[in-house]
Amino acid sequence: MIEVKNLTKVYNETRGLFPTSFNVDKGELIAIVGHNGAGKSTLLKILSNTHLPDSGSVVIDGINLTDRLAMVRKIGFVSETPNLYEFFSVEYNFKLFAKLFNIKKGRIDELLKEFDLDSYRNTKVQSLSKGLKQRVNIGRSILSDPPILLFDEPTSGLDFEMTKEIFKLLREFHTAGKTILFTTHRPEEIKNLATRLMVLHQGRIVFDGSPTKYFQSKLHNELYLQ
Ligand SMILES: Nc1ncnc2c1ncn2[C@@H]1O[C@H](COP(=O)(O)OP(=O)(O)OP(=O)(O)O)[C@@H](O)[C@H]1O
Repeated sequence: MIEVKNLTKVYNETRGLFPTSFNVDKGELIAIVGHNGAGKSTLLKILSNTHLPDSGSVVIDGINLTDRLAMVRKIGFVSETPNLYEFFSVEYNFKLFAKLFNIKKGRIDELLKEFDLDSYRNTKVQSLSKGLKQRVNIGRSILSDPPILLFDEPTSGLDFEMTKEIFKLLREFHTAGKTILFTTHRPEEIKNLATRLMVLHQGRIVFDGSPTKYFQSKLHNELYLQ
């Protein structure tokens, strides 16, 4: 479904993402793990068309990622900082994005219910808790029902309960057939969630396989426990 070939984005000659290649099949739920500065956000920003790579290509279902019009409905991106209008209500935020994608009103009501946000419909985003804001942010990203979802640190700064809630959502999207890539600092948390784990270290993929294999390897120990 996604073919990434020699993707490169280099900042100041030593940082960023160095030639990276991998394929993603439909329905995979991939956790991209790595320390601060490993290149996780850079990779997701390129995949979401937010940043352009220096070189390399991304092809999704035979279409090049640079075809923005074709891609806009294929990919939902949840950046680390919520991409919302804080002074507007939850519903109005959804309406603004729905207009962009020409989405019918019924879909907004459906999402408000699905995300337990109905009672916050008229609440301004700025007065919501971090966890609720993240739910709105995620709701916004799936308004157009894209088949591919990218989440950059979706549980960053959230407590245990909220983290569980976000992981539950990811699981539900996965069950519904979405292809998902998300980043995290904490591999232990996604042991039972991800179908595949990629470890980025200093801009390079140093592991790509099942979470079970990763935890059986020495890598986790070397990267996180020493
Ligand atoms: N716009 C930029 N200009 C210069 N350097 C950058 C820029 N964006 C990222 N970098 C550098 O590239 C490297 C990879 O950054 P990136 O944000 O992709 O890492 P990350 O794994 O997402 O880290 P974090 O977990 O802290 O978000 C880091 O060393 C970062 O400082």
